[in-house]
Amino acid sequence: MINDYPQALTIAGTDSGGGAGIPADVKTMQMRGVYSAMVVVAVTAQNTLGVQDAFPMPEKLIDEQFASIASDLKIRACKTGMLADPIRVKAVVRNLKKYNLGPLIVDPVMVAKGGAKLLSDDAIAIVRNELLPLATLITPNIPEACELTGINIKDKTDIKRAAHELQKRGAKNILLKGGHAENSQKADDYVLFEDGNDMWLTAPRINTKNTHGTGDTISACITAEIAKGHSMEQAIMIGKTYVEQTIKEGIHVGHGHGPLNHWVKVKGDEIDDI
Ligand SMILES: Nc1ncnc2c1ncn2[C@@H]1O[C@H](COP(=O)(O)OP(=O)(O)O)[C@@H](O)[C@H]1O
Ligand SMILES: Cc1ncc(COP(=O)(O)OP(=O)(O)O)c(N)n1
Repeated sequence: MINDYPQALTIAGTDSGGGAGIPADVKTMQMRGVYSAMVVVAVTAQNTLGVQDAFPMPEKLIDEQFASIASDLKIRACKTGMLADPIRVKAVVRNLKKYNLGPLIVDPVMVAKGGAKLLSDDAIAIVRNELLPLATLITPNIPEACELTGINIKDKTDIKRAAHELQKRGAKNILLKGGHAENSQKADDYVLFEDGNDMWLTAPRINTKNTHGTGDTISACITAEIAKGHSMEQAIMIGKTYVEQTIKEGIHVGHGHGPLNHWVKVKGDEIDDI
């Protein structure tokens, strides 16, 4: 018997420690029942203690990876993660315009947990002006939303304002993640849909330092669920439940901010017939 799994694509950086970036995306998509392909934009030497080094891929090799994938696979949804610098962001934008790779989920990764920059300052405006308008969904954390909108986010009113500003700038749907609101007992995320409807995804804050790769995991899960044919709302809700479980049922790896447990199942998976 030959099985037919939906195919999705991650366009991002590697993490040698396996917790974030492309490894987190691939593990998440695999666990969500989706075949994953990848465009490697940058390679990082990284572990749970931080990023030790990073090297961007040559532009030509980025173009070639897109061409290889587009000429052979049938990608139903794609996501971006670490894009490094202006040359790489422009290369990714160019290729996203050239090929039909399905709905685009933009995780505007800027800074790793330990403080290392994964996107140079001079690339932020290019993400804002050229990548964001292509996004079916953008998934910034609070500091990323501040950078992209210029709004100094202090409370839930500011979060809503920033989400509306991102929509005005061209992203269709917004998931503004609240993981960085560290003085809160909650890990609440705000969602603004294309049609103007909105909702809060509420969750208790789990007391753990093992949250390496949370942003990658939720955006990869949403990408996988979209590739499977779920609606944006369903995909986001599954993404939130999945990331919460991966944090809650943690695993022991490394000596710093450990990775998530991508093996978890979420309620309803057994009856998911899409
Ligand atoms: N300690 C935590 N407990 C529960 N959920 C969390 C925790 N930290 C992050 N999350 C959730 O993980 C997802 C990723 O959020 P965030 O950490 O803000 O993104 P990023 O990894 O891009 O910085 C969000 O749904 C957020 O609410
Ligand atoms: C190669 C690479 N890509 C992305 C990240 C950031 O991942 P994120 O999910 O935001 O997790 P933390 O770095 O905040 O733990 C990364 N570190 N490396």
